[in-house]
Amino acid sequence: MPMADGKRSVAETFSRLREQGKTAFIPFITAGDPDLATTAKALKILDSCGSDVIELGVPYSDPLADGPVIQAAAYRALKKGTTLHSVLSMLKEVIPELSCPIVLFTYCNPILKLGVQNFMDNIKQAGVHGLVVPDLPLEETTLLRSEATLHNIELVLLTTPTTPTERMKEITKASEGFVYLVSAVGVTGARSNVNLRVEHLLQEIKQATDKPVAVGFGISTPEQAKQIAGWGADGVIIGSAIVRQLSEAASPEEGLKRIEEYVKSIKAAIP
Ligand SMILES: O=P(O)(O)OC[C@@H](O)[C@@H](O)c1c[nH]c2ccccc12
Repeated sequence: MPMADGKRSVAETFSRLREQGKTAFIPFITAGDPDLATTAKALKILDSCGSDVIELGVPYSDPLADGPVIQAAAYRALKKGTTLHSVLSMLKEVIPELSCPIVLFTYCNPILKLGVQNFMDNIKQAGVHGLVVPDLPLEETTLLRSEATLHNIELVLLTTPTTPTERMKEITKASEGFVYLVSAVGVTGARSNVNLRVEHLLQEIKQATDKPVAVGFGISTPEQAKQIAGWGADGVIIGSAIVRQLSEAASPEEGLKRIEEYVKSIKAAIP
């Protein structure tokens, strides 16, 4: 059932795609790079090019899980004065115009700074549906869970190739919206080959849960996206490769055009 705002939740988005035999495409961009007006336009383009869920990263000064591309994007965004508050004001305007749900991506610190309840109040008011916090260990999720549930925010948890099986099972049990399978050890950023263990990891997770599983980290080409969809992933997440389209362009306009072309090439490769 659609939520109060008339939009599908992340979980509902995935179940609908599953009925249609489709793989979700989930782009990630950093808010405020090169500025929030461009981010607003990028969100609309990503949405109209058929993104199923969009991950929006709140720029943070110490992004320990991020590689050079997203680190640099966060640095530029912070230098422009982007704050959680300004990101949420932008989202409040833009989300009503989007058809896909937004998952906000932030490290722990900004949440704790604002206070968990306040944070959830604010993101809910901005129209956000889901939340990914990469530096939040499973044991600490209880800290966010009750407020997230109260505010109808889906808390997406991550599992990695080095997560022990028993822990992976706990993570899949607690994850909402989908399970984020981090495909490689290390930091975000394009890699030349997809980790072949992902196929096996996907099978393992799928034996443990019926929840949708989306794979991210290091994916950049249509071939890689297709390979992962072929292994049975319910979604493919791409961040650095999209952030790079914006940062390598001579102007924001050109960057937006490049994003559009890039996303179309990925969409054409996955079922
Ligand atoms: O950039 P990549 O390699 O395509 O990876 C996905 C990604 O950017 C996004 O999900 C992400 C951005 N920062 C992260 C930190 C941890 C886990 C995931 C992320």
